[in-house]
Amino acid sequence: MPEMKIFYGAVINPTSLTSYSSSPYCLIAVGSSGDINWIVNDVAPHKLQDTLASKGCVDADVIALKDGEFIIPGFVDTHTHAPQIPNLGTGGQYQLLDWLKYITFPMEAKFADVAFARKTYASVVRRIIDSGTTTCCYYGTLHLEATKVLADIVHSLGQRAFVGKCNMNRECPPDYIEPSAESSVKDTRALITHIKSLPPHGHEHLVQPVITPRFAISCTDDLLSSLGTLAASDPNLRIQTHISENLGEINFTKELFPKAPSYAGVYDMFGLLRDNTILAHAVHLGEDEIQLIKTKNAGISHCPTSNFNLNSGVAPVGLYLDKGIKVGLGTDVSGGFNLSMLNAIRNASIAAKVRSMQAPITSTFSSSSFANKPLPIPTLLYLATAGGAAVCGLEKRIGSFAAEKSFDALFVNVRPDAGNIGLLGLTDSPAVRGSLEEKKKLLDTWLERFLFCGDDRNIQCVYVQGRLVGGRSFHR
Ligand SMILES: Nc1nc2[nH]cnc2c(=O)[nH]1
Ligand SMILES: [Zn+2]
Repeated sequence: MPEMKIFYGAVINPTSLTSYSSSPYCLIAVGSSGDINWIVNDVAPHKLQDTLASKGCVDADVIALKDGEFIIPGFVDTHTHAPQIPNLGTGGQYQLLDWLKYITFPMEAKFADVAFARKTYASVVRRIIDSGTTTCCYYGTLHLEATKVLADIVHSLGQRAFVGKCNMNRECPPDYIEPSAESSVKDTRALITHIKSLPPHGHEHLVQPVITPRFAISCTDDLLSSLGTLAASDPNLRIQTHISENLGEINFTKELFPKAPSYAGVYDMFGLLRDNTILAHAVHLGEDEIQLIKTKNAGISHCPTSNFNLNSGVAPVGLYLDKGIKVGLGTDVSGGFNLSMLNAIRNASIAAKVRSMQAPITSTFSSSSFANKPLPIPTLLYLATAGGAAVCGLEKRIGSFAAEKSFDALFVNVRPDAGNIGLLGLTDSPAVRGSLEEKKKLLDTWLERFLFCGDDRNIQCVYVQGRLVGGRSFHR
């Protein structure tokens, strides 16, 4: 088996919304396709050769992780805007509609210049990969050429992604608006053709197109209707959009679509609400909308950093989880001021605590599993990985480790040599030499501290489909 890679070390693997498995001694074999061939947990060092022999891998080269390192599935960012990275950290004084007008649209308009797009997107995608995002749902701008460039760069850097060109033919500035529904759909079709023509990485098309009506406000009925027709022609095409983020936005949407029963109802009316629709924000949904989203099995991208930063509100994510709605996390740059999913995880934790603090005392003791309660660590990890995978319709391929899934993974280093002061001293624990149970407990601590105090310095390797594509040890 020439091109098989066998990794041996500590692995944390999400198993459900409330649990992960952890093994200090895990063996993972990854085939030349980048898919996982087999996994064996808890292979103590003295059992290593026997276990390899039982798998027909006598004398195989094993890549052993060092002490203070562990593997987790790569992060899935279910919602971000690549052209907004140059604005990171600005505009927090505005709420959504003014923020779009004064901060966001002027920046996005610059991507009419393809050379500017090429230079910007190359560094944007590199930074996002190195921050540990192995799968990313990207919004480009309205420009066809610039968005093709974004898809080309994602493809050449080896990230898994959905790339969409924004559809927006009304309520936008004169220099940043599409001239008609027809041209918007024509360019969308051209982008889809372009992305589908990119060569696969082995047996896998890592980059896929996604239909991207920016939000209901920016699309005429004609445009939404044509996008619905386009979506109907290919049930596999993902759809991404914004929903119910801000009260001013919701009121304006109702004015523009007086016949629709609700904001979610607008998308539904045009055939855009289905099981592979990714709805960003969902801060202020009504009960009927929550029911509609559940019935359609659409997914929600929870973007807590952005919801705080643009003063939008705190989404009731626990309620959605209780209802069985699919939820993932999104950075929503630059509504969110940080491109790392670690930051989205931290703010998802804080957002859940804010809701629990504001909830009536009685509801804190209710029988709900998640609503009005803080989110436990396994839940946060799940949302950032397997939850996001389900929102993207990729749950069979990524989000956790299992035979036949792709090896999309992060090698995390929590040793002091990572240079991250927040994690210093972790490996000094006597538990390093303790029992299996003690080692598992130490792994829990490593994970929690990485999620809350870690950064790019701790991300040693980023693998997508079995290929090393980023991280500190990646030579570029
Ligand atoms: N956060 C956010 N919300 C939006 N709604 C429409 N466009 C956007 C955007 O770019 N960011
Ligand atoms: Zn957004």
